[in-house]
Amino acid sequence: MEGIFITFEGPDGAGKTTQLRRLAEELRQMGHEVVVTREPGGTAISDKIRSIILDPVHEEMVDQAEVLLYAASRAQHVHELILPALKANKIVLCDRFIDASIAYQAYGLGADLETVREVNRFASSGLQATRTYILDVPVEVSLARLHQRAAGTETAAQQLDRIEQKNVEYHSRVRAGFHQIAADHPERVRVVNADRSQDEIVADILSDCNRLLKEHLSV
Ligand SMILES: Nc1ncnc2c1ncn2[C@@H]1O[C@H](COP(=O)(O)OP(=O)(O)OP(=O)(O)O)[C@@H](O)[C@H]1O
Ligand SMILES: Cc1cn([C@H]2C[C@H](O)[C@@H](COP(=O)(O)O)O2)c(=O)[nH]c1=O
Repeated sequence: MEGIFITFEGPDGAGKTTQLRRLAEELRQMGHEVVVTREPGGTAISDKIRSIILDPVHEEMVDQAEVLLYAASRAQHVHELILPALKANKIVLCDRFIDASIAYQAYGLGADLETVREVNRFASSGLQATRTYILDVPVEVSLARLHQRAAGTETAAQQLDRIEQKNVEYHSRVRAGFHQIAADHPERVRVVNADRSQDEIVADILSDCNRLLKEHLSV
């Protein structure tokens, strides 16, 4: 038996990281071995690419470079970290994956959808998540959370990055993109209303995840 690959998606500031950490804690208490990781990032090379992509100084970055940099970061992450962890029967919880490239680069920026899919199939050697939770909130709510988080810190790393700084129209296209992804993949994707308390959200995710684990163990 191989491990389980669970991804968290949704607009910036929807609460993905918060929920992913809560789920990891619950699963560890149940005795599961859990690997927590994120994209872009998760390995030394992928993190270096992350800093290039997200640096607000890089205003001149062309769409093609953006698509390929995310995919390059992902290729290293999948082969160096995710696949070995899955082979070792671990549960991998990943903050964003290919759906983010579909929502942000294809639906948000307007990059060709099939090209984005194809480049990412190559980058990930066809790896797909077992389950994806899309945390869904109105754009005004997610952007308000982001600004509140940035205001609460003095470190530059917590300021808004190049993608977060884009306008409301862009973020609205990204959210609509996530809705389309959910409609296209009902077997894999669960849309979670994230405009609620953290406890209510994690309860829903945990209940679905428990069902998923039972199915996986019975195979
Ligand atoms: N259910 C919630 N209600 C209100 N605030 C929340 C909720 N969940 C998370 N937050 C707060 O919103 C901010 C963004 O949360 P978090 O970092 O988890 O989001 P994210 O989706 O991972 O963001 P990013 O896309 O930037 O990685 C944080 O300050 C967090 O404490
Ligand atoms: C994986 C991936 C991410 N993005 C965007 C989404 C966010 O704005 C940043 C990542 O930062 P986070 O705050 O750690 O979520 O990058 C993207 O546009 N395309 C992708 O494939």
